[in-house]
Parts: sequence; structure tokens; C-alpha cells
Amino acid sequence: MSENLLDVSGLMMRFGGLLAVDNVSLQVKPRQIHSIIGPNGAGKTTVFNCISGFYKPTGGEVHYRGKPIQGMSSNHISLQGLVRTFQHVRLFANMTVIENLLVAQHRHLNTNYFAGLVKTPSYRRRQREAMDRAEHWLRQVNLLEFANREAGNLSYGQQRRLEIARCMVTEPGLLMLDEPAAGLNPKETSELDQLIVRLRDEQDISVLLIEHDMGLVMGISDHITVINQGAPLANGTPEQIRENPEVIKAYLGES
Ligand SMILES: Nc1ncnc2c1ncn2[C@@H]1O[C@H](COP(=O)(O)OP(=O)(O)OP(=O)(O)O)[C@@H](O)[C@H]1O
Repeated sequence: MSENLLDVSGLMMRFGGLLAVDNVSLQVKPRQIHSIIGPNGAGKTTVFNCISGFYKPTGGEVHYRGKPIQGMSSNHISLQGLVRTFQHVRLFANMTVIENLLVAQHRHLNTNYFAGLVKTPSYRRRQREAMDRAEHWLRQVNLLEFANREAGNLSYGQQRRLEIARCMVTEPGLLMLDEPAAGLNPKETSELDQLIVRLRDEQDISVLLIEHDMGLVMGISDHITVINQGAPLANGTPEQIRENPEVIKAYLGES
């Protein structure tokens, strides 16, 4: 099997006359934090949407754990273990924090109507496990004390962490985070930074990250892919990217 967890090659996405993603390739290895950076409108979120099944790519291939996933529905892809967050928080605001984590696991519980109706021992065991996982992840993201609060009443930083917990209760292999630090204050950003590193180091998962906060990206990434106007511009370690004149010209030099 390929040593890459995720292998994207020659990805293309066209919207009418606009080529939003033009031949982008990237490989995410196990236990890596891999960031995608680039100026506004470079095509980063479109790459995410193509990988996670929200868009059907116009061309190219996406393999996850060696299996082709391009063209699959987003639901099917998330069941394979590839889950994501969005640029804007998408929680069930009127549900409690814990309910958000239980709902997220529902599709993975594989219960059937009869088992639920008579509450068979295996049904009850799965419910208990779902509750244990929810509690575990609330502790990990420092939200246990808010378990019964409505998600919409959490601070923005807490909602961001709840979204990550919501992904993690499904036990993914690859977590895709789209601008998780947007709108966070420096303290919240530093908590997020530590959380992402812990996910890699303690949970053995890989993280694919889109982020504009260069301090965060340079501080925690194992590998960075830079795209500009839809096309790949550079690939490398944070040190290589920081010193790449093309990148400085296209992106870092602007800030
Ligand atoms: N559904 C769509 N239909 C038409 N054009 C789109 C669509 N989605 C994205 N685009 C266009 O594709 C280009 C890339 O957009 P995308 O959101 O992927 O960039 P980005 O790098 O994520 O930007 P930002 O950093 O500002 O979030 C932009 O020109 C955008 O207007």
C-alpha cells in the first residue's frame, strides 16, 4: 500500500470560464500536519471541497488510504475516515454541546430500527460508547463543563473547538480544517495550535490545514503546499517555504 494517507494528483476544478484549481498535487503522510496556503482566492477551499466530496472535480485523482475517492459523495468520504470543518462554524446551535457530539456519531453507530426499539444489549453498549467518546473529547478540547449548554451560546473559540471534537468523535484518519484560527484571539489561537499538535502526536492522525495565520502555519506544519491563482507554486518544509523567493513574492511579501 502507498505510504501516503492522502494522495491528490493533477486535481482540476473549473467553474464555467474560471479554472479555480489547475493541476494541484499533494501528498499527506500519516501523522503529519500538512498546510495549504496561498493568497485570497487562490483556490484552497475549492481544493478542500474537491477532496471531501462537496465538489466533483473536473479532473485528477484523489486516493485515501490507497483507494480512489474522487467523485464519491461527501457522506461516503466522511465514513471512510476523512472529515472536515468549514470556514464558518456549522454546529447545531440549538442543541447542547453533548447532543452535537452524539448526533455526529449517529451515522457511525450502525443501529437498526428493531435494535433501537427494544434496546438490545448491543444497542445500549453502542450508545454508552458514543457517550464515553463524547465525554472524552469534551475533556480533550476543554469543554466538559459546558456539556449541557446550548452550542450557540458558546464563545466563538469554544465553538471552533467543539467542531474539532465533533470531527474527532467519528475517529477519523484525516482531519481537514478550513481556517480554524479565523476570528480567534491570540490566547484561543495558541490553544488551538496546541490542540492540533496533540491530535497528531497523541491520536496518530494527520491534519490538512488551510490557514492564513502564518505564525500558526509555520509553527506547527510538517509540510506546506502553496497555491497561487489555482496553480501549485511550491511544496516543502516551513523553512523551505519561508525562504522561497516565489512564495515571498506571491504571498508572504504581501503581508
Ligand atoms: N461554487 C463556485 N462557483 C464559482 N466560482 C467559485 C466557486 N467556489 C469558488 N469559486 C471561485 O474559485 C476561486 C477560488 O476560490 P476559493 O474559495 O477556493 O479560494 P481560497 O484560496 O479558499 O480563498 P480564501 O483564502 O479567500 O478563502 C475564486 O475565484 C472563487 O470566486
